[in-house]
Amino acid sequence: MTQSDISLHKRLTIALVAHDRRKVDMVEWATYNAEMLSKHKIICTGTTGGLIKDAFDKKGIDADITCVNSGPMGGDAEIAALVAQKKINLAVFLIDDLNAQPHEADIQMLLRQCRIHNVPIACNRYSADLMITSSLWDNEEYQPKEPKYVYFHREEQQ
Ligand SMILES: O=C(CO)COP(=O)(O)O
Repeated sequence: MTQSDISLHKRLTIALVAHDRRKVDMVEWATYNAEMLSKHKIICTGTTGGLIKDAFDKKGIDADITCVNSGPMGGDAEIAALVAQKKINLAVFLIDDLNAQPHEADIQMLLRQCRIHNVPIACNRYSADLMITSSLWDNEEYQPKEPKYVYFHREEQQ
């Protein structure tokens, strides 16, 4: 079975973001999943989106890709705002964990908003593959549980 055999019925809005030294991985991942991604709405930070568009053009794949600003210029913040507005279903964020970024605050904002708003976020390709092929997207009975921010009282568990 190939990735393109696993097609979701639900149309998702997927955010794709990668730091410079993770862009090779992102373009490879997106190209591998190009047919599947072309069925969804894609939102990218500027440079990541431009590279994915070029890769899809080379494969003759037409996809709905919107680019916001480049990450250091506010792109992560724009995507975080879309997450807070419940406009993103899934995010793939390939972070350069080996080098400091000038916009670390915005990176943390995007990660935090995904956690708060219960948006699945994959930070490596394996997670991205698992998330994008999950049958839960099309399961009408499945209701994601929102995160609870409460104290754990041991005595109540007995
Ligand atoms: O910096 C980024 C994510 O934090 C990515 O931005 P670009 O896709 O514009 O390089």
